[in-house]
Amino acid sequence: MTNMIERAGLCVDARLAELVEDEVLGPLGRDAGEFWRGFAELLARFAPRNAALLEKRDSLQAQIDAWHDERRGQPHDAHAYASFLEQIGYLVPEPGDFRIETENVDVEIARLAGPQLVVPILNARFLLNAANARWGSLYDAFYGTDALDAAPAKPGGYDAERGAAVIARGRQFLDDTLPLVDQSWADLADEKDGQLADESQWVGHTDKGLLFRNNGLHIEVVFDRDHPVGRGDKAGIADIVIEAALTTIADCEDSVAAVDGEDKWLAYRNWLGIIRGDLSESFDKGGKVLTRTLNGDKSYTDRDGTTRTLPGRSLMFVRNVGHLMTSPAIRLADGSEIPEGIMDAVFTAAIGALDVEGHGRFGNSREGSIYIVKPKMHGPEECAFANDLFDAVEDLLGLERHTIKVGVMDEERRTSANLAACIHAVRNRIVFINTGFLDRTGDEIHTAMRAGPMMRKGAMKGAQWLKAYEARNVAIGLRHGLSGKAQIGKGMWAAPDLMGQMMAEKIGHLRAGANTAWVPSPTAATLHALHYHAENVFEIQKDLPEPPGLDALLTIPLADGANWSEAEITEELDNNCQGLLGYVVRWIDAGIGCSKVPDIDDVGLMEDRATLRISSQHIANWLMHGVVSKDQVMQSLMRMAAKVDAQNAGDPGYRPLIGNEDGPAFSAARDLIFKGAEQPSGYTEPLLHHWRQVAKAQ
Ligand SMILES: CC(=O)SCCNC(=O)CCNC(=O)[C@H](O)C(C)(C)COP(=O)(O)OP(=O)(O)OC[C@H]1O[C@@H](n2cnc3c(N)ncnc32)[C@H](O)[C@@H]1OP(=O)(O)O
Ligand SMILES: O=CC(=O)O
Ligand SMILES: [Mg+2]
Repeated sequence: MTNMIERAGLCVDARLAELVEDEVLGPLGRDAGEFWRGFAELLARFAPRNAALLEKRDSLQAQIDAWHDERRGQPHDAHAYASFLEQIGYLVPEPGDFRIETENVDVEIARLAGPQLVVPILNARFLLNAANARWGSLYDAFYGTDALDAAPAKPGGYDAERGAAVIARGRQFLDDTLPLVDQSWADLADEKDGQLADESQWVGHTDKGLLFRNNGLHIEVVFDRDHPVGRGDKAGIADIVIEAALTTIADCEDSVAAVDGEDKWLAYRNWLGIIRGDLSESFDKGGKVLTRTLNGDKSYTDRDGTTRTLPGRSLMFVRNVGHLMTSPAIRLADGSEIPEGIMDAVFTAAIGALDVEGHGRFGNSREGSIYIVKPKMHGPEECAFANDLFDAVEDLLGLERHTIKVGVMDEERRTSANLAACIHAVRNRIVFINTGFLDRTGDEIHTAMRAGPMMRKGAMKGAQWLKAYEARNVAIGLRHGLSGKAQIGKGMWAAPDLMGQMMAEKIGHLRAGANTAWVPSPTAATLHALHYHAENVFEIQKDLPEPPGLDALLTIPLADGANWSEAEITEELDNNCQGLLGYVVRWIDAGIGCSKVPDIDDVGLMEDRATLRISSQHIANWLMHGVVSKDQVMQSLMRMAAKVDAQNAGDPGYRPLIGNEDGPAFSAARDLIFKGAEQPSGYTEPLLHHWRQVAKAQ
């Protein structure tokens, strides 16, 4: 049972109160009574405004729905549509010429280009791994993935043949990135051999080898003849360790299942552990108990013999939830739940203040900033709300104005369509825009739900709106001065096992002008880092083509004229149902918010709430327009439930879907589809939270 206590008229989960009072406010020297009184006042100011913004979303959606209903069967009139969106206030006037004014931004965000890792905050083991993913072994990344073009490793220990292929690929990277005068890295006899073509790339010595820099990113070539790999290597090179995840986002949002005070406590406790620098986790790996903690900095000796350090950990952001959900962790006097986004802002910033005021063992921001990612905002008014909220949180915590920085996810259609105004609303604290194309696709489908059946999910990648969205995001970001001050980021690589394909495709993000892009794992961060050695993003940004106009962005991805066969329809439906069930069952029954779920071709895909939003909205859309019937959907759900059960058969804690069709997991899956069209913006949170709470209560 949750123990709730009273604080300034609020009813607060006791563990949350204890955490913030004893471990945050105490060390910060802030008065707890004052904090709670200020928090209650802040809620009185911001909760009603939050509710009004959600009502506006609903009202705009209802008008768009009616517009499509009135025109059913008629060809889409893009011109009339755009005028209509303007008239209802969905499109707002451009803010004119301005440049962002953010100050005190760490170099990893402002001036460097490199991978951004995302990690579910509830998983301390992963979270530590992510924070430590600033440096990654290139040899491990090649050996363990299909990014290496060589035969797979033979089972039974180290495969020397694959190892040789890894070493050759590593040498190729060094030759491409740190070329030598008239020599290949493959020819070196030892660490004293060879001369860099560009001497300025040489940075210094570490205890293990030599340190270099290219495009601002460091590379450590480890020389060690006592190491099993170094022993057999001509030059004694044991590994190539590269700077990988420059920044990491600890995610309180779409990759976690946090539905009550207990879950939120864990999220904040883990964030506290990262900021304070004392997070640790023990776990069993391969029969051995390992304890993972945060890595220290990397020291080296420079040319002049001076000892210096480089950050050993990724610069950390925390992603708060959006404006939609409320949380039972804190209730107002009338018993109503408080907006979860407001709670996240206050708690994560309060914890962040420990870093600003020097209470962390290692330190996160060297510029005294707290980095918060704000997802799922719809348009400039909602960005202005976040800006004002952060002002109020700074006042509550006694922090200087604009200490809290914001990363704006461009992942809702109203934000993409009014992006300049959104940036303007947070121009003093913005540190990134990022194309969250997964949520954005879900919102694209939901917004035009009633316009007609949507194209197949796979075809969305080539849709006109998506190309316009990606190109416009970069162009608008550059126009308003983000380069050199803030990140222009691109979205997630959602196929964690397809690293070869990632290496071929994700370089496209840099060529499109992005100085960071999301990866799902530390290994993916290490590999994606190679792209930033191959391309200089800041040069690319100087010469990008004009982006498409607003009309292209507003093109609805209807499946106009598509005449799918029954087999194609079944394939689409089954694929959506399988991803949906495979994800939902773990969310509801096990509280796991991000999973790798095999798709119809058995490729493991990263599924989170955003991908669930797409699949549930897609099925709901096809149902609404009669492409599939309710019976067909139910049959597909049953077929795919059996498949998902088989995929999870090895998990002793797993509760099968078949035989538990009335259980919370299957019920959630059914609701997400059959009640999908009526969910606010097509979001999955309300139903997931409800059914997870039911499952937790059982
Ligand atoms: C649309 C959006 O919002 S995208 C943003 C949300 N998505 C995410 O945050 C993705 C996070 N990624 C993940 O959760 C996982 O990588 C998954 C679920 C996608 C895939 O997991 P799996 O491949 O099954 O990983 P698995 O459980 O085998 O772990 C393998 C190792 O990689 C590590 N790892 C995997 N992902 C991450 C990560 N994101 N951060 C840190 N470490 C990670 C694990 O710690 C583990 O190492 P360990 O055993 O030494 O601890
Ligand atoms: O948050 C990211 C997305 O793609 O959605
Ligand atoms: Mg998202």
